[in-house]
Amino acid sequence: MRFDIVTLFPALFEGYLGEGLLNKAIKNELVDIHRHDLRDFAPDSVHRPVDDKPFGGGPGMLIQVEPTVKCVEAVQAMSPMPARKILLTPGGKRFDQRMAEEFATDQRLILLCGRYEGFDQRVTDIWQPEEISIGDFVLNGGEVAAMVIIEAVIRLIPGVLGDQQSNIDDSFSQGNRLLEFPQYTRPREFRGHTVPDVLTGGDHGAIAKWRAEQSRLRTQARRSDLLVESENDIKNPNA
Ligand SMILES: COC(=O)COc1cccc(COC(=O)c2cn[nH]c2)c1
Repeated sequence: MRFDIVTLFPALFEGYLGEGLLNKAIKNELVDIHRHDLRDFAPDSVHRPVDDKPFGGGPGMLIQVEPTVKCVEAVQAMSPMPARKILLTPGGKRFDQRMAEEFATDQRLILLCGRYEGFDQRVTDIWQPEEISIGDFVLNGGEVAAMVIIEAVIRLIPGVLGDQQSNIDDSFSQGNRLLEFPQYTRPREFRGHTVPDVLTGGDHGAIAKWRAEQSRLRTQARRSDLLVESENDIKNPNA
């Protein structure tokens, strides 16, 4: 899978691309990540400005349409692979695990990262990206949001995670609408906190039952909204 990241701060991704899961996926050629500096497409190649004041007044600066459209079109042309075009923005459609599973089936994602007060509206009108949000908050730029999407997607690519089972049991994966049950490992007792006996008893039926109940209780306590959704799914499976 190929990712193209369009940003004013390509250096922000250096540490991220060099570490752990992503580095292994790149080394194993399961993932191919390219960074593109918007400033390389600035009309003035000396000072390379790509932002300007908003028409009609207002605070801050906007990223101009010309360098942005020229950049994303040049990036698109770098590979014949059809790409899903994504613009990270607080005002976008909320990203979730189902979207991650959908994106993981694409050959290529182009991620456009905003800064300042955002892009000139004509970037959206001309390039027509999907506008995606990772949550109801405002970051200084789309780069961190892009990393969130890259990480959530690449871990679903077969071969990236060592043990595929680990992501099947994850909360939210494969349509699962319940939070994950509590997990324990050695030692069996620490400062008076012991591992639940059922988990060390070897009765796999009892363990599965206990885990299902713990997931339900945890979901009820922390995310009762998910329980309503999952009950609706059961009542109206074709909804
Ligand atoms: C049309 O959209 C734009 O112009 C995007 O512009 C901006 C402006 C400032 C910051 C960002 C970064 O995205 C987020 O803050 C974000 C994404 N998800 N949740 C928060 C993007």
